Amino acid sequence: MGTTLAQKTWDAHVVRRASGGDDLLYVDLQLLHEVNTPQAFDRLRAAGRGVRRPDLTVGTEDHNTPTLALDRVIKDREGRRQAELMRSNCAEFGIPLHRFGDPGQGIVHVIAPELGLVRPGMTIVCCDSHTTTLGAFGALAFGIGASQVEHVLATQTLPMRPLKTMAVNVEGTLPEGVSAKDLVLALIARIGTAGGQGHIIEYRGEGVRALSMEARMTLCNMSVEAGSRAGMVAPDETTFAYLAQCPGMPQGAQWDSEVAYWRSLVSDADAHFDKEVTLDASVLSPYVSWGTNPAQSVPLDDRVPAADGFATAAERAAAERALAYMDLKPGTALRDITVDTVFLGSCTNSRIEDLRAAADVLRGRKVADGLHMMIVPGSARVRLQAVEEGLDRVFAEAGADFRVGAGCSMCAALNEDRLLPGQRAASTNNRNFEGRQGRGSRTHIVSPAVAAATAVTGRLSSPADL
Ligand SMILES: CC(C)[C@@](O)(CC(=O)O)C(=O)O
Ligand code: SF4
Repeated sequence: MGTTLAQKTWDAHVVRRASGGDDLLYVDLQLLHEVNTPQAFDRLRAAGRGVRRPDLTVGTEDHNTPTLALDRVIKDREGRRQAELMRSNCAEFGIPLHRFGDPGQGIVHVIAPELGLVRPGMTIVCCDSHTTTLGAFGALAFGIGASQVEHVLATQTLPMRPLKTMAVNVEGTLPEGVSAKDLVLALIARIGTAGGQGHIIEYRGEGVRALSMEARMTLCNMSVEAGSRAGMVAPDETTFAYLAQCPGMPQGAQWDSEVAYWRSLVSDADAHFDKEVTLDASVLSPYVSWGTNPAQSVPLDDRVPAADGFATAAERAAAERALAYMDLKPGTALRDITVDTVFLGSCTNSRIEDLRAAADVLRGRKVADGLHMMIVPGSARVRLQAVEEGLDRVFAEAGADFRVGAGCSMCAALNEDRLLPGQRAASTNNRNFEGRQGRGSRTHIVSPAVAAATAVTGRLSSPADL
């Protein structure tokens, strides 16, 4: 029987196989940010160990960084402490760090491909669950905890129990105006937040092949919201064309031989997946979340569901609680929900294509009176590119607040950018649990195009409504 892309990548990295236990995997790249790492460095130091491969380790500052100005200090004491520790730890162990204000700085999952650090077939880990984003390149990329970070720092290997595989087959292609964000929300609404648990998802089929690399990153980013450990897309011509533009790629004959290897990174025709789901992309429309997890999402054309319509007692209880927290009445048309804030950003949707999608909607239009639309670029490079393309002017003319500093910002509200209790936002991020964007905040997860259209009308809307 054939093997899957995930198995091939896994097998190519096994240093020591333990039947029934953990395999020891070689790690090609470890990424770090300031939040979950101080502990790992403390323990490394206490054990008298060094970093085995600082050259395969890269850090950035993203979660706590301000967005209003590049010379602004981090106000929050804990955030500032984390950033200071990140700088001293990286300096002590010789790890390259993209500091706030540097041209390569940004959200860890956004900068890694930009800097040419990601290639098909790699194993990539980071102290952050949305590392799944990088699976878009056909890499096996996943989040790890602090003790695992320490293990990888010390040894460049990681003990891991083999995972199951799951195929998500996307038939047909997305209609105009429907994005990868809508696709992944539809998937999670269908399989649930635990639908991929214990699995590595491989996204396959015509609908995935037709997606750009940035859209594939959006898709893989939210794999973790379906409970899966990683999400992957087999590399193809789209991948190679994107990589050819990235810095530091091999040239000439070496490039050709790399591409030849990357082409072998596909699941065999007779490969067995432990689980399979099939979705028809051609019938999808924009999706929005109404509740407090991404599975609580419906098409924008729908209404807020009633709790008693759910199949299980647990789902009914979760819906009841979500409706109360979100202050929504069952039967309300999604399009009748008004928001006071729109956030375009996060590792799900803060890349240049996301900003372009929003600018296309905002061009010649105005943000609704009294509504705050905040746009935070995923990286310093994304911001630069947006300015080069004149998107900053489009945003300014529309009355949107395009921030200078790149980072996670209001996605997790670990910097100064947060919603006030009771505020309601349409956000392009990936998580909408209680208090995610600030204590008492209410989040509707949307695509960039829906975010921009919502900013114009003040109600959940798609560009087709304008
Ligand atoms: C650190 C935190 C805010 C995090 O980035 C962590 C994570 O995804 O692992 C998140 O998005 O929840
Ligand atoms: S942008 Fe949001 S989801 Fe992504 S790493 Fe930052 S806090 Fe986590």
